[in-house]
Amino acid sequence: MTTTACCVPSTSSSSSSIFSLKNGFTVKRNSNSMSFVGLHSFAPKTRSSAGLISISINQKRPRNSLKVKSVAAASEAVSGFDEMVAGTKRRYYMLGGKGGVGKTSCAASLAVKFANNGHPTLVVSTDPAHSLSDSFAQDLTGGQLVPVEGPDFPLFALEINPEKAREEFRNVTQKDGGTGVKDFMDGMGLGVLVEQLGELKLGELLDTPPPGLDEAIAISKVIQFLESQEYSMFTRIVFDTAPTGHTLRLLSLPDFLDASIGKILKLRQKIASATSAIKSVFGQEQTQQDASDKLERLRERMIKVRELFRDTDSTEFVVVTIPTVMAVSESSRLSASLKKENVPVKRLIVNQILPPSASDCKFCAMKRKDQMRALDMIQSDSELSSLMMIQAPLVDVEIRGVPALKFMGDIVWK
Ligand SMILES: Nc1ncnc2c1ncn2[C@@H]1O[C@H](COP(=O)(O)OP(=O)(O)OP(=O)(O)O)[C@@H](O)[C@H]1O
Repeated sequence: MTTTACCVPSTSSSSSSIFSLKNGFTVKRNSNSMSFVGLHSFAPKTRSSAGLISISINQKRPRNSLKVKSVAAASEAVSGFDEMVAGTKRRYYMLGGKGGVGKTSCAASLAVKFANNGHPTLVVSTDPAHSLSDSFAQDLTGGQLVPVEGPDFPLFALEINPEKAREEFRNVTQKDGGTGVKDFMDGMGLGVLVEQLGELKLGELLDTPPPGLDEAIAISKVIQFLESQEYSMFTRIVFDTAPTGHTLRLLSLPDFLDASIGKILKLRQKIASATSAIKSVFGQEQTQQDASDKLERLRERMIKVRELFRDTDSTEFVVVTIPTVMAVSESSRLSASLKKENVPVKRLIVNQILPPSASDCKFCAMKRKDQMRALDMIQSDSELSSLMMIQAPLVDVEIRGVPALKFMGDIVWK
């Protein structure tokens, strides 16, 4: 494989064809390699006058080296995409990591690749600060399923809109002192919890959006994915998750709710037995039973979601990072937390790696040294060293639009 970048003139093949992409860059293809050619943002004077770079990926590379020894071997890693794409049973992929490392680009490119490989695919953003629309260069806002134009097979996107939901929550609490809250939470399948909190005179808890509401909304969507006909066609669901803290809360919420429901049920039983005589006089016995049944059902759903997050056959969390000490440290903590939660983690994407070069400018040489240090850190990190490492090169243009995502997908997901 040859990869050329910043300081090295681009190489080209004699028998090649050029494809123009949107966003002003082109892909050059020949029998052995594909080159991505773009306008270089900080090209030194030694380069061609147009400032073009080319990143070539040799497609004849054997697919067996999973761990990368050095930056020079950057693009030798493979992701095991064959295994990810195999079978029509639904699988969930969650991509997460520190802010700005390329989670959305990696998630969107994976979704495009799944769709182009015959999977009806849904890509969902649970990040309150969505960037799916920006990444696809299409308007995907609105909190609804939106078809993405471009891929061969159906690809839909969904930006879960917690800010809108939070706003609605505030409105309903202000308007009717609480009853609207139940309707609102009902919409998320969590109304029964509010009912119970109300009965237990914990109404003041409902005056402000509860912590973790964003995650509760995301969980309610996951329940819909599991149960609703609308989502049954999708065989791959890719999550572009929020930065680390949010995501960990999301993954631990079903446990938390399960435990809370358990406590509420116990408390209810105590109250119910103390007041059953009075209640039976007023004919409320049946209502009590209905509420308990509903709580039990909600609890079962939470257990289903919790199991889904931990099911190695259907779910995988892919950690995305960049080669800096700070990002690697956070990824290590994330990976440890995921393991503690028993969430399956197999792959680590190290994004934005400087492609190998025969001669570096001073800036690139320094940057490369830094990246080497971070890569070494991964190799010796007890949490990260066992993961399958996928290295993705830094390219010199923004990854925006389906053609660019397809290009990125072909680099990352091999
Ligand atoms: N390999 C890459 N080469 C060049 N640019 C990249 C690469 N990966 C991502 N980017 C760019 O980095 C920026 C941030 O990427 P992205 O939005 O995917 O990150 P993120 O982790 O989802 O961010 P956030 O945490 O803010 O949601 C975007 O402008 C994207 O085009």
